[in-house]
Amino acid sequence: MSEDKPEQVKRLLELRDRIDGIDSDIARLISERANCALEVAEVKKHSGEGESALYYRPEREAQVLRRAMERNPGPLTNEEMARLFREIMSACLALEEPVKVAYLGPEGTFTQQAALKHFGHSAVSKPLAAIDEVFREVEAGAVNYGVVPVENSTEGVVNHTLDSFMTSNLQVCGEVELRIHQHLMISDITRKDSITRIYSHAQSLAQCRKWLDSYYPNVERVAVASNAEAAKRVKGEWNAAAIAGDMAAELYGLKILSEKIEDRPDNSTRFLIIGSQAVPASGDDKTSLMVSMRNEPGALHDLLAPFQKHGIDLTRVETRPAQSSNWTYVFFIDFVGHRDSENVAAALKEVGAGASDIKVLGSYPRGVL
Ligand SMILES: C=C(O[C@@H]1C=C(C(=O)O)C=C[C@H]1O)C(=O)O
Repeated sequence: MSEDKPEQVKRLLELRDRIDGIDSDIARLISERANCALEVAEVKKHSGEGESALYYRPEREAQVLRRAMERNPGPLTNEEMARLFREIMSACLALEEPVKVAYLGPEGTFTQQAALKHFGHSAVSKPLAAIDEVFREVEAGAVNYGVVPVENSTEGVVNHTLDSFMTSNLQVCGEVELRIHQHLMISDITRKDSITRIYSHAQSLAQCRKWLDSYYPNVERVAVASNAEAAKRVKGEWNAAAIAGDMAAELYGLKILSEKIEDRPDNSTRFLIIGSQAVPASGDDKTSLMVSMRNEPGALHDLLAPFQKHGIDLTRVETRPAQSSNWTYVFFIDFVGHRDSENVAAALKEVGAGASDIKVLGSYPRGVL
C-alpha cells in the first residue's frame, strides 16, 4: 500500500511524466538509428560484394561501444551504458541480417553467456558439443562466427582451442572476457545433508578446489562435459549437487545453495570470436600469432627479441607440442597492436625470418565490455 503524502504524489506524477516524455524521445531516436542501419545495409549490398556483403563489422562495433563509455555523463556506469548500446546495436544489425553464432554448448554454458555479451541478444546462436565442432561449423559457412574459451585466469589455457588453430584457417575476429562466478546448486529432490557427489566441468571443479576441500572434503567430484550437463544431471539425483553458473541454474530450475564459491574473486575467462574475415584496425587492437621455431639454442630469444625492439607489449605466450613431430613446439603469442601498423608489420617480418612457420591468427579489437 502506498503511503505517499500529497506533495510526494504530485512530485512522483511529475517525474513519471518526464520519464514518459524521455522514453518517447528515446524510442524515436532508436527508430531513427535503426533506419540508418538499414540504409547502411543497402550501401553495403551495393558495394560490389552483393549478397555476400559483410554486415557485421567488429571494428565499428568496438568503436561505438568505446565512444558510449567515453562520453557517458553518469550516473550509469560505463559498463551499463555500453551494455545498453550493445543491445541497441544488436537489434539494428539484426535488421540488416541477424548474425549467426555457434558456441561451445550446451545451452547454459559460460560460452553462451560470452556469446550474448559479445553479440547481444538479437544474434541467432547455436550450441555445439565440442570446440572442434564450433571450428568446423564456421569453416563450413553454416554460421558467421564461433565462440570458444581460450584461457582462464585461475586454470590457464584451454588446449583444445589452441590445438584447433593448428589445423584451421579461421581468423580470430574478436575477444571477450567474462567474470566467472561459480555456484553450488541442487534440485527440488536433493537432500542437502546427503550430498555424496558433485558434478561439474573439470575447469570449474579446479576453480573451486579450495572451497570444496573446506566444505565438502569427502564428497566425490565428478567431471562431466560441461557445467550445463552437470546441472541437467542433478535434476534426477537426490544425493547430487552441481557447480555451474547463473544461466545453468535458471535454465534447469535449480536452487543455488552457496553462491560465488570460486577460490579467486577475480576469476575470469577469455573467449575468442572466430570467423573467416580479416578485421580492419579499430584504434585499440590485439593480434594473435602462431609460430614454430627450429629446435636450436637461442630460438626463444630470437622469437621474442623483435617485439622488444619494436616496443610491442606481449599479453600472452603459450607453448604447445607441435602435432607434426615429437619434441618440437608451437608458440601462441598475443600482443597489443594491429598487423597493419608499421611497428607490428616490422616485428612480424623479423620473427618470420627466424621461424620455420608463422601464421597470424588475426588482429581484432581489444575486448570492450
Ligand atoms: C550499421 C552498421 O552495421 C552494423 C551495425 C552497427 C551499428 O548498429 O552501429 C555497427 C556495425 C555493424 O555491425 C555499420 O557498419 O555502420
